[in-house]
Amino acid sequence: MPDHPEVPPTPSAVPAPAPALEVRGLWRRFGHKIAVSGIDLVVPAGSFYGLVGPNGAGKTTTLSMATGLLKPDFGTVLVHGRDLWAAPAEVKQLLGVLPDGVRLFDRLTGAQLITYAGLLHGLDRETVAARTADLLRAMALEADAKTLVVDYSAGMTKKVALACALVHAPRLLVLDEPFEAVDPVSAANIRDILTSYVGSGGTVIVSSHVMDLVQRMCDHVAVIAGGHVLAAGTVDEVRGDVSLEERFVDLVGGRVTGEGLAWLRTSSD
Ligand SMILES: Nc1ncnc2c1ncn2[C@@H]1O[C@H](COP(=O)(O)OP(=O)(O)OP(=O)(O)O)[C@@H](O)[C@H]1O
Repeated sequence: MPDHPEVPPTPSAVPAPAPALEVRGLWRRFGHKIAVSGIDLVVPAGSFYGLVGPNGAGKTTTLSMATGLLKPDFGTVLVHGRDLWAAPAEVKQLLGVLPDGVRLFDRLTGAQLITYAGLLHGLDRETVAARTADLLRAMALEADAKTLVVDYSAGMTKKVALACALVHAPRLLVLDEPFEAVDPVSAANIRDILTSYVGSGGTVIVSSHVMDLVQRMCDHVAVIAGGHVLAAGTVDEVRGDVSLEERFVDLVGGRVTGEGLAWLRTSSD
């Protein structure tokens, strides 16, 4: 018998992993327009997280602040427990970002663009070459590796942008409207890639103005409208929130126009 038998740690002694993303009290105005006011989000590590809301809800503003593309007027952003604005270079290595309407260097070929993104992240040439080949294969872009990006379709452009976001093996992938203008075959390809990325331990956040799309893919969702979070939780919790539509109508002062409530309703029932 040893003098001091090893005591297994109690569950409370094991710290819970930090969320992949935690934003608190984010505010941002453009001139007189308050785009988002007091956004709180907690995205669990390993989740497939959807951010859904109608046009103008504040999704892009929120994700731009969460990824360092836009400075908040107020609020904090933690990525895997690290403060984005205190250590931006360190946090950017953890993050892969596909911004809405991203503009790529489209006079490069697909292979050159992914290589360039990898080198910008400080990877060595050997690693970049191996990852570029893997990503071109996963994105079904091998045959067009030497085609200029300017000649790519919308779906191919999204996929090569996604490859650039993945080349440095980030822990958190943030995608603003990744399925906008993408054909069904490319959309299925992107969905498969994201699902396998989450399966291998990564965290994905996708924004969309289509609830149906988000709830088919994601395990967690936040509903955002008028610059506020209206609901957040697992997909089942948010779908079971019977007063959500009513709160949305209250928020917009009863004026439900344009896309109305179509973005929130689902066709999968
Ligand atoms: N650069 C800007 N200048 C002025 N107003 C802006 C700017 N960016 C966003 N806004 C305003 O802030 C609000 C939120 O916009 P945001 O783009 O974040 O919404 P969204 O949910 O991403 O919308 P969409 O689905 O249409 O892209 C909108 O009223 C928008 O007009």
